[in-house]
Amino acid sequence: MPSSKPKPWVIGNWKMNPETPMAQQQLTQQLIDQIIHDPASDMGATTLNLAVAPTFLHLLMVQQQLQQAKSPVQVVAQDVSRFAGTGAYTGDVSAQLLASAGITITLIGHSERRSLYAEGAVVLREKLQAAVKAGLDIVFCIGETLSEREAGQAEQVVLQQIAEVFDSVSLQDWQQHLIIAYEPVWAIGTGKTASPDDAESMHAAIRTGLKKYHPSLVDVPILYGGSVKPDNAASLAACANINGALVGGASLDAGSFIKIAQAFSHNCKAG
Ligand SMILES: O=C[C@H](O)COP(=O)(O)O
Repeated sequence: MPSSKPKPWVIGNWKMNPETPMAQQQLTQQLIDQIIHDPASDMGATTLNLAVAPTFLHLLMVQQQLQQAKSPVQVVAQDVSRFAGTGAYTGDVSAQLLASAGITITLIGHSERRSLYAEGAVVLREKLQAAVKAGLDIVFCIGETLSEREAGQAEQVVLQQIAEVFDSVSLQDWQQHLIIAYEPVWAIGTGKTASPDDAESMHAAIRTGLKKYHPSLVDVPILYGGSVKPDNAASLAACANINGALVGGASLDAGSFIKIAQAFSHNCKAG
């Protein structure tokens, strides 16, 4: 368990959704309205870090809308270039460009980047280095496939995914800028969720693995992702080693996303 209960994170990863700028604005407005109408939840203030990750195309539009409404919801990039600074890298967005636009957090290593774009350790190490160089916080995603789990290799795989990037950034960066998201690949977008017991056991193993690098890393937040929904959020939030959620599909419905956020927020207050 972490040495003290950290403020949980609930991050909605919108992936390549929704379809139009208007739909992005509507979803953002629904979030703003739901939070305003539920002041008791105190979300984003003292009990929860709440964030959404729109496409690069819509990041600044959504950020501006949230800021104008004085919403506590933060904006996260879904990915970042492996290349630092500026230059001839067609199609890329660097960590420095994100930082200069006021985006302070990025996902790295999401399983869809690993599987669809063949991102492995070499690229992920470069992305981590570029992100910390620009001062970004990072949600580093790890997780095993179904065949790896069925072969009894789940724990080994996720610990290896940390090991292969660990020394690409400093211990201080791990202490101050890294969040882990454990997302079993077989649970992403499938409706299958790791049971709270299975998720908790993997989170505990990841925490023990991090502690072996340095005792202070016991406090690195570890989020769970993979078919998190309003009806399973409370049982996941109740687990001692689960410090939040990375939510895909359910984050595209403001009501569902807020219910998930409330589950983590209430659990934090109860703790
Ligand atoms: O980044 C989010 C994860 O891929 C989970 O997606 P999901 O909630 O649709 O399973």
